[in-house]
Amino acid sequence: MKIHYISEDNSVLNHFLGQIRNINVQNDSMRFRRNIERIGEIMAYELSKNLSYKNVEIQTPLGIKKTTEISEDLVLCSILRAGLPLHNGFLNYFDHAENSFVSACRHHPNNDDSFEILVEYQALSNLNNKTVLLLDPMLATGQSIVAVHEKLIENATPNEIHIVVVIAAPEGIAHLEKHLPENCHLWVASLDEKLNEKNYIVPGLGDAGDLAYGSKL
Ligand SMILES: O=P(O)(O)OC[C@H]1O[C@H](OP(=O)(O)OP(=O)(O)O)[C@H](O)[C@@H]1O
Ligand SMILES: O=c1cc[nH]c(=O)[nH]1
Ligand SMILES: [Mg+2]
Repeated sequence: MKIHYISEDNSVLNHFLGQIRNINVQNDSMRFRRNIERIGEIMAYELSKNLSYKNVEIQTPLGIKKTTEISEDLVLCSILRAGLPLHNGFLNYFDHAENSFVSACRHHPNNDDSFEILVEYQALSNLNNKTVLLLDPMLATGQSIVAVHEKLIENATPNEIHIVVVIAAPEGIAHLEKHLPENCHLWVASLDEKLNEKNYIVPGLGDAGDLAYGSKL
């Protein structure tokens, strides 16, 4: 798995990352969603440099311009709920992509901090021979991404899978490196320190799904 870190230089991306983390700003859920969307737009642009292109000729009112266009068939696949604003950001730029959605949630069968991942809902387009962009803002233990990846390849063979996360913990990256095949790329906007005892990312931002859409029962 090839890993791409995109926020190493100073850029406006750091403003958006700062706002989704900041306890004095992040509770404005409309701003939180829009910031994740804006980060998605920046990540989509960076990722687009890694895709394959074909030569095309564009007819302008005054002549013909030779340029290039993406030649891969893209599918955006987001993990519910927190993946939705990131999905919107990617779709703003890759507006020709197909769309898929999968749910993943932590289930605590023992009523303690141990959990398993339930993947209960999926609405998938045809992924065969496609480039799949798997979108989720948070990579904590990595178990959600690995469980969703298993579902995606159960009945389909994508060419490549680009996993896109905003904030990643080292433990999650190690888990993906152990369990995902060579045709997977990982894109990370910000690498954090570690997980806490509840498997939340530190310093992280808290619960991305709750910040975007409110707390759940
Ligand atoms: O790497 P992991 O340890 O699997 O954790 C990361 C997952 O946790 C969050 O979702 P959550 O379960 O909070 O669902 P939500 O989006 O509905 O809030 C996040 O959006 C990831 O899907
Ligand atoms: O830190 C974390 C870990 C899992 N899910 C989140 O939303 N945040
Ligand atoms: Mg959540």
